[in-house]
Amino acid sequence: MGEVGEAVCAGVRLVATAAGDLLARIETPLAEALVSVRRAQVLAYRPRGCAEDLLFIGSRTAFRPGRERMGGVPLCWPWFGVDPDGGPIHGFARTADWRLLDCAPQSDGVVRLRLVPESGALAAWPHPCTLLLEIRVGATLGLTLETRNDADHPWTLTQGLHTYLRVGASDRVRLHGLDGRCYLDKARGAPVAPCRQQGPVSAGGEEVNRIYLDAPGPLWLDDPVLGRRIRVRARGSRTWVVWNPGATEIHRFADDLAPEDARRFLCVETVNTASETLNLAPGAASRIGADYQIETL
Ligand SMILES: O=P(O)(O)OC[C@H]1O[C@H](O)[C@H](O)[C@@H](O)[C@@H]1O
Repeated sequence: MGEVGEAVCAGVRLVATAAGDLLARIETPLAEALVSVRRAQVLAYRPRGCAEDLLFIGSRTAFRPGRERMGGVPLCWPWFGVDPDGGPIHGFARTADWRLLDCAPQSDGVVRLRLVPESGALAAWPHPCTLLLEIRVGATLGLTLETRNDADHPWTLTQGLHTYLRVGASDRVRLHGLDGRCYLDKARGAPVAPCRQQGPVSAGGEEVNRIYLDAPGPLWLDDPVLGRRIRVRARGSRTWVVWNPGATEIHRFADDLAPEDARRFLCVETVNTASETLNLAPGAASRIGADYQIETL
């Protein structure tokens, strides 16, 4: 839908990049945002009056064929994390080509975009299905990923919104809402037995890589350096992943992240994985979503 450079609906303009991406620039009375249409990836979101973006983008990352940028909100689908059958980590939706289905101004100054994979983009997945990402840009950012099983048999799905929240300094922020919750520690060398969170989550120089189970949220991230609180509400999910490579593991991501980037983000990921693996019956649909709001501290 829409020609490049054209305002496809009020407040939304498409821009083609030299590297082959198609960007949607969104400006509403309430907020501005930037979306990579090709990768169905929100890259930036800033409510009016906020000095800093909600999202972090790796300082070395770039759009490349068959790759997503490291930052913003990459989609993890149709599996989250390592595929036991040897497929790419976090699935292939984030590296597939997508297109804009439609966009429409809603009430209260919200703009809604809907993105779908290009035809054939899901060919690596043997189960017929329909996938759709809805992005709502207003005083909050709302994302919903919908999957419908169009096959005549059930299949298993894990998925996630791998959100890179921008922070002033990762060792100064505190993530609340997970106190007392059980987590699986995926950091290198961590104990295999589940752990229980005590107090808020913080990220120092070491890798943090945890799957929190059965935690309905909402979560809130207090950032004294940027003077703000980010609230995250999940829909259709009670599992969260909190990830930061820390100074110890950042070198593994050198194509996309500079060493100092480890202090500039905390991934707070809304996911269905582990104990929340979904079994989709024929004709059934799954929706996972998250809403992000910035408040002044
Ligand atoms: O480098 P990526 O494939 O984007 O993955 C980055 C990270 O994503 C998640 O948060 C996982 O828990 C980590 O184990 C992984 O390293």
